[in-house]
Amino acid sequence: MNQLATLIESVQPVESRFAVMAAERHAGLAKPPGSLGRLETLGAQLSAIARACPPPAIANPGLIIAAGDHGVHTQGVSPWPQEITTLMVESFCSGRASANAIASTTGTMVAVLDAGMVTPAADHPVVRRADIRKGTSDLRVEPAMTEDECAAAVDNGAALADRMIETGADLIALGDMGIANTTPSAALIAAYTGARADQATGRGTGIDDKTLDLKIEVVADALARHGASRDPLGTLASLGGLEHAALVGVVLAAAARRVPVLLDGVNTVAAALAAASLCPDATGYMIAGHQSVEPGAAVGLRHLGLAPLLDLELRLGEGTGALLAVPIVQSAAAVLRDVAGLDELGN
Ligand SMILES: O=C(O)c1ccc[n+]([C@@H]2O[C@H](COP(=O)([O-])O)[C@@H](O)[C@H]2O)c1
Ligand SMILES: Cc1cc2nc[nH]c2cc1C
Repeated sequence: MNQLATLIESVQPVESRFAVMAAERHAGLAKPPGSLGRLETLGAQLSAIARACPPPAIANPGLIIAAGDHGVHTQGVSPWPQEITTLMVESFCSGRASANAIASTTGTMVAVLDAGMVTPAADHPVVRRADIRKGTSDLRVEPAMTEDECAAAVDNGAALADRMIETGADLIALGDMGIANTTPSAALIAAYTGARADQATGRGTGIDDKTLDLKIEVVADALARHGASRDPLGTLASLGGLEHAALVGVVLAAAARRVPVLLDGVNTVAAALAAASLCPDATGYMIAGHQSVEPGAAVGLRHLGLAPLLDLELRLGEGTGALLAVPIVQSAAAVLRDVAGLDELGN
């Protein structure tokens, strides 16, 4: 718990004066002012994060995929068996998942955190195991985990992010894997934004109308059981998953080290809301990679004040939407670093 307080305290706000410098620099580059649109605002954000204009090049992006299982699976909210969580983690390790294929196009390093799967991950060089508990409890009827377990998962995510940044990562993309995790994500998004259960809940991997109605009821019951708590960690422990908690740690550790964080779909948005609720200054380090089809993602991004870079109608997770946005973030830094000034034309 103390470790979490220290981590939160170590996050400094981004410095907006460097964003102002970036806007001024953009205005003098060899292009009509404002013509690179949101790439310019993104470059300004990178400058504010790095406290440097131009910002450093982004040469070593990394992806952290946090995986976990969920007691609420017993409610029938997902059409898939829980074993898929562990099988997909094996696939990330063998380099054959969608996340690996997309990561390889930008040379993004991939690390996996078993934050708490029912069948733990086997030893592998890219895997870290948190060894806290094997999946959460059913959030419809009881707290998903204790606050101590939740804080331990946050610590594990932070430790993995620290290690990745120490090995040179200069951008951290978030990914998730967890059968049934769109249910805790919906509950977290509703709890942190004040949205209703039916506004935050979607079809996840693909459920029919009847199952969607059940899922909304499950989320509504979880919210009613939890009550209107304003305590960010208590909310995360009561309604979240171990992978959500681990991703909170990743966000906070990256922000503490002034490394930008690229969000993926609904599950990483739920984690980002928890991180922002624990530590409002962390929001300045977040970039929304894409707009997931899952309705809670839009609700959460709006609350965070983030506009997604891409909308490719993805709903996979694993970090795929964040990975696709990596070249855009790299380009935002490259433009500020490499484009000639208007005054240099002809020279
Ligand atoms: O990224 C998203 O927005 C997203 C939307 C729907 C599903 N998913 C992925 O699908 C799994 C959860 O879906 P479900 O239906 O089992 O709750 C989990 O592994 C997520 O990574 C991910
Ligand atoms: C096969 C499969 C792969 C996934 N990757 C992320 N969530 C997933 C869910 C399923 C079911």
